[in-house]
Amino acid sequence: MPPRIVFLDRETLPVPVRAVSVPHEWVHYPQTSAQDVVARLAGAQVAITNKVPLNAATMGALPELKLIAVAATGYNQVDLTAARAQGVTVCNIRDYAIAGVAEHTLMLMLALKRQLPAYRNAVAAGEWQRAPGFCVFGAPMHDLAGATLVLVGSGTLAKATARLAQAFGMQIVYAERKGASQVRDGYLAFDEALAHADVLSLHCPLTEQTRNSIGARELALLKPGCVLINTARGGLVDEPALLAALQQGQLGGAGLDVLIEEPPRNGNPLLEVNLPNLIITPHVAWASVETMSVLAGQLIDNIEAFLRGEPRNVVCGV
Ligand SMILES: NC(=O)c1ccc[n+]([C@@H]2O[C@H](COP(=O)([O-])OP(=O)(O)OC[C@H]3O[C@@H](n4cnc5c(N)ncnc54)[C@H](O)[C@@H]3O)[C@@H](O)[C@H]2O)c1
Ligand SMILES: O=C(O)[C@H](O)CO
Repeated sequence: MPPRIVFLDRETLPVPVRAVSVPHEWVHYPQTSAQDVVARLAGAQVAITNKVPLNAATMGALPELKLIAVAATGYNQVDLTAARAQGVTVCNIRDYAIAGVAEHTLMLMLALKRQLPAYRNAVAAGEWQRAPGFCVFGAPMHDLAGATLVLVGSGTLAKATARLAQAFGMQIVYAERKGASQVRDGYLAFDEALAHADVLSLHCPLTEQTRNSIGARELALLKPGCVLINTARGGLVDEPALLAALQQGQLGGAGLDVLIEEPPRNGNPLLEVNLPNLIITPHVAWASVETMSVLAGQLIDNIEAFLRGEPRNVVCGV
């Protein structure tokens, strides 16, 4: 019997995906809700998920499942402990969003440091037309050149962001893991790094160690006017604490590509406030056509490699 491959949320990858090159049965669904996962994966050897959660109860009901091919770098939607216990291999996509996420991160930094939303709003409101002089002075604008960028995480996307930021003349500091007993060469202790930041950008996975790692205490360590960028996962940041820091003027701004709940069907206070120094994009840092196409190719490479007995990009194996 050829392996059955089921893509649970095909709609989340709106680019062509080439066919797997060995005999197989392919089924895809635009989206899959939690209550439909088990029925749709029944008899499947390979499950593809971008953001559909796969938990212990689901895997326990799917004895034939052998591979979860995550169509993303972040795999926080998959219960790895359960996968290990069930003998299910999990693989992910790596190094695909070097241009996409780094450019998006720099875009958010530039827009916030140069007050793009505030000046755009001023022009739209007719302030330039009424101005006494040739330009309009409003919110104070700052250059990236000479500013310090602190990175949490030092993997592919942190380094790609660092390369672009260096081209803008920024100083780069890598933060050691929060709570680490040793500080590696080339890093500053977490709290010390935060205190140096003109821009703090998050590029680590969401795990039980990193969840809520930027809360009220950490936001208070930042210099007044510091800008926070999160293109990693919403759960890294305590959202009520972030909102309070923005409303109290403690932060210079925030650029978020991710929220704790996605899509935010139950609302989110960050989406309700209309602050010019808060820019929220709907988890699209990776979504340039070029970047998504690299992901699509690697997804099939991963599945083909697993089917010929040479699993790659393994996050958790058997
Ligand atoms: N918004 C988007 O479109 C988008 C796209 C791709 C990836 N992402 C997110 O970005 C994250 C980073 O991607 P990447 O390709 O750089 O991954 P990566 O695996 O190359 O790097 C992750 C880095 O995080 C570090 N890390 C792990 N645990 C940590 C901890 N407790 N504290 C601090 N650092 C820790 C690792 O050591 C590593 O340096 C992904 O996990 C994913 O959640 C978002
Ligand atoms: O982790 C990733 O690769 C992004 O969130 C896109 O799914």
